[in-house]
Amino acid sequence: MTNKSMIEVRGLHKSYGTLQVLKGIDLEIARGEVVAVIGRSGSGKTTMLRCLNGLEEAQVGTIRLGEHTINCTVPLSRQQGELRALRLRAGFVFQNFNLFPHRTALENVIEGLVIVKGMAKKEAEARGMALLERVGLAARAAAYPSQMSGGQQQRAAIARALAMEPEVILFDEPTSALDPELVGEVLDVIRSLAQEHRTMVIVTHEMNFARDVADRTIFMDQGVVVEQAPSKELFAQPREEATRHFLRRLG
Ligand SMILES: Nc1ncnc2c1ncn2[C@@H]1O[C@H](COP(=O)(O)OP(=O)(O)OP(=O)(O)O)[C@@H](O)[C@H]1O
Repeated sequence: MTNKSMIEVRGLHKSYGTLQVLKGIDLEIARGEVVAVIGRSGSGKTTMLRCLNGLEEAQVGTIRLGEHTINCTVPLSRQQGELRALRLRAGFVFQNFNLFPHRTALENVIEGLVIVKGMAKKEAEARGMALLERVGLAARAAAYPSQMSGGQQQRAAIARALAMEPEVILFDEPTSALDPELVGEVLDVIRSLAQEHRTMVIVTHEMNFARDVADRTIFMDQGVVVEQAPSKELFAQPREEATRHFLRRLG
């Protein structure tokens, strides 16, 4: 184990019934690193990401985030302390935003601060407003999700994740549910977070974004990591035939 890795995954296996979805994933992510995960539909990218903060339960392997470790052979229900620690440190941005529909943008952003962190409402609102400003949504603080575009909802969801001051942010195909003209505004926010060297793992089908923004890109196929390299290198000169095949099909 290297000292500087923030996330370390070892031998992760997960099945849904007889379907083996993750077949021994090993992964290290350094503090401040931006990592893109690419691969064809069904290769296990989302499942792997969800395992990282305990949204899915794997059956074999270990997941360490900072000094907190989940042992996947033990049910998560028996590791509640570590699970809570993991979830507090790993923010998650969902494909479909997952905002509370009956709360405003600001209320969505501050929910965790008030409920989980016990912050006074006034202080939480001040921080929430600063974060909404950060993602270009200050003017939409009082809007409900149904009154916002998909791009605005996703930016509010990113502000909500940031509010908890996570050590790592996990993005699950953050632009897949958006109309094409709204993709850019969300990618711009993620790009600005990358420029601050926040630790981020981004499952994405946006290959140009992965190449240009991620320090490293991981190509997954059929539940294994086939290849990983600095992004520019992986896209310019993929070493594995499976990676070449995948990238050729897109081109
Ligand atoms: N809750 C579930 N129950 C049963 N099978 C599942 C479940 N979630 C995912 N799967 C299956 O696991 C496999 C991997 O799915 P996963 O969503 O991780 O892939 P992915 O690489 O993220 O794909 P995509 O790019 O389409 O999101 C697929 O065959 C999928 O059908």
